[in-house]
Amino acid sequence: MQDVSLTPYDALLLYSFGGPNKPEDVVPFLRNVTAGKGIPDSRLEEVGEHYYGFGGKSPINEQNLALKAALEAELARRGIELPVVWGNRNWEPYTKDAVAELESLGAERAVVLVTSAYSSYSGCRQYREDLAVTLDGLGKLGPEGSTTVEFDKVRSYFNHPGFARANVDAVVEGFEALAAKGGDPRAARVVFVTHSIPTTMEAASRISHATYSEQHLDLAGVVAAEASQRLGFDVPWDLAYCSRSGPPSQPWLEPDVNDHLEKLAAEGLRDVVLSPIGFVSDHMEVAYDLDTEAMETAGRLGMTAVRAGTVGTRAPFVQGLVDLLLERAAIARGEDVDEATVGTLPAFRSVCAPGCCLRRDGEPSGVPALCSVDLHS
Ligand SMILES: CC1=C(CCC(=O)O)c2cc3nc(cc4[nH]c(cc5[nH]c(cc1n2)c(C)c5CCC(=O)O)c(CCC(=O)O)c4C)C(CCC(=O)O)=C3C
Ligand SMILES: [Fe+2]
Repeated sequence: MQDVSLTPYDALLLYSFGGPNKPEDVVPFLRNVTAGKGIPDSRLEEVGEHYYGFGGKSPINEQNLALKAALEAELARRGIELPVVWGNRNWEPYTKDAVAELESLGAERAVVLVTSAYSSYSGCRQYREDLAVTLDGLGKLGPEGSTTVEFDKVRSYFNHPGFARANVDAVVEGFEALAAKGGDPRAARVVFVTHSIPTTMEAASRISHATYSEQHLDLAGVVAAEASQRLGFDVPWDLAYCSRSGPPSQPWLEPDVNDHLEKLAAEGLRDVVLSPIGFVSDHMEVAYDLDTEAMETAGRLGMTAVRAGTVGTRAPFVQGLVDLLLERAAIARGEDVDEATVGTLPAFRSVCAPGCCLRRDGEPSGVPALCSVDLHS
């Protein structure tokens, strides 16, 4: 049998965003997400309605449980024994619950997999801060960042072949679905979609190897090229954004997907495949912002539109995640590893650089963050 050791790790923390399970959860969940973020009340009421429209329940928790089960199955298939613990930044089971579970398992060093593929404050540093702040609150964070349970993070995986391959499969299936709906695949355009972020957060994400939007553009190019090859014709594409929040005075990344569909329709485009490459599962931002709102926009514009799947629990994605765990373990053991990537960008750091992914350039967060060269930057 080949070496499939995950030494030095004795547990995996699957670390996600969290979401409400019932109507009573919605307001406290939104308070958790937006504490100190300056999001206007009107936006919170609007987003609350999205959740109430789905019975007060986000699909995200079940999707994370499905991903956890898929990871456990893939680990077992490879003969790797590693307990998987699930925790969230914004809802139960919270980070502190996950830490308690890790301790009850006797874990000393956990490898962390976050459910965000791209590097930015929201997708990377905020998780690392939440871990440090939670441990600090429990009196378990030493001055140099030493902790009772140690945590190492898997690199941002947007440019890992498994994530790319699962997205290519989803886009190709999207074209098949478009044809089945009476659309014309050869006249269609792919609109890749991701979560918008404030332009200040985009600028601060530059300290990794490329900004948040550049990471998406690089992967989108790869996915479109591979999908073109599989389909046998050239697939034109763009990148658009959804789920803008914050006050109107604050600039966020654009174009918004709805505005972009308007523009494409005005140019005569009739067929579109929406591919949410910014998200790993069909959670609320996909279910509402794309499946409800953007699909309504496309319908009003007379377009034939389909929404391609997210990577979810697709085999290439889940297998890729386990490959990434093996890679991270080899790095922790000090071995030379071949960090697989697609596109033009390098493998991102698994130990973040000082100042990596702050909310704003030149504005130290004042909050400690784990999984980086230094605790404070
Ligand atoms: C980059 C990014 C991702 C993608 C990467 C990833 O997937 O992690 C993501 C994912 C998600 N965002 C989610 C939900 C929300 N995000 C909000 C607010 C914000 N998101 C931001 C960024 C991101 N968010 C930012 C910069 C804000 C402004 C506040 C701040 O500076 O932090 C708000 C507040 C209300 C509002 O929408 O304004 C909510 C409710 C859910 C859960 C969905 C569910 O329940 O199924 C998920 C997976
Ligand atoms: Fe968000």
